[in-house]
Amino acid sequence: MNILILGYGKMGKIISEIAESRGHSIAAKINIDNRDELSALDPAKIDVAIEFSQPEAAIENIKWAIERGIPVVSGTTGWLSKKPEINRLTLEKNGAFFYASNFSIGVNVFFKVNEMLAKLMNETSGYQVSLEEIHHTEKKDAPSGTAITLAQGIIKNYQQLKEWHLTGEGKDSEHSLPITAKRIDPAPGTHIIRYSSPIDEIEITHTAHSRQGFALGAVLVSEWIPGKKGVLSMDDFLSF
Ligand SMILES: NC(=O)c1ccc[n+]([C@@H]2O[C@H](COP(=O)([O-])OP(=O)(O)OC[C@H]3O[C@@H](n4cnc5c(N)ncnc54)[C@H](O)[C@@H]3O)[C@@H](O)[C@H]2O)c1
Ligand SMILES: O=C(O)C1=N[C@H](C(=O)O)CCC1
Repeated sequence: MNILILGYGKMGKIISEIAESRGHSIAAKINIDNRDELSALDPAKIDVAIEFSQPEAAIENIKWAIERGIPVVSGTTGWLSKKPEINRLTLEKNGAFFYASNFSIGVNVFFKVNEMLAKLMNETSGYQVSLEEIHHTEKKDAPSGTAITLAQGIIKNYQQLKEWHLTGEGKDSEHSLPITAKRIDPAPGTHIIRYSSPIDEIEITHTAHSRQGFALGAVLVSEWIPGKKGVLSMDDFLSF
């Protein structure tokens, strides 16, 4: 496949290496300072664009590709309030847009475990629920996209909670899930969910040891997406 890399930072670099090691070629590696190279590309020769840039750049990158008929696999976090606009554009252009807050297969297993645990804990009383995420200090958004997906999985299954808030932002209530975001180098991504009571504590943790899992997941989805149409997610890609 011929892959366009939109956002050649920490993730874009690892994705390019993995893609090349799997026999794919890279049409271009686009960053904030070489966007003019986009105008020289022939969209018909690009099979998929992989977009890992920055919250404020994602929408422009994704629109550029969807408008040219290129399927997009995006992992950029922190821009999701604008996703409905991209969903509409994808359907209008009969394109393909795939988004995941986390492409790691292990994290997607963890998402399911989180939902199952919330369902079980919903039948109990006396527990305080909290979520903690730890990432490197270059991360631009908080809480992480993964933490937001985990919070949504808890809120959907645990009746007492109706919303989430970032700790320190003054929204404390028994109906709001507190998320603590810590920034400590070189953490690639750790997520912890705790149910605490005076009697005991239940805790589940996912720890990424590197960015390899995120990058490999994005390449695997890119290999799967050609020929697919519509607004797609990990639920379409995974069989569990
Ligand atoms: N979904 C996942 O599995 C997953 C995993 C890791 C990171 N992420 C997310 O991916 C994004 C990138 O992470 P990173 O660690 O590679 O960040 P990074 O800061 O290392 O790289 C971002 C790159 O985007 C480039 N960029 C900025 N504006 C651009 C524009 N207009 N056009 C093209 N490129 C532009 C920058 O030059 C930079 O090189 C973040 O939002 C992060 O949260 C998602
Ligand atoms: O390094 C990052 O930035 C990460 N971003 C994603 C998120 O916000 O959940 C995935 C984990 C790493």
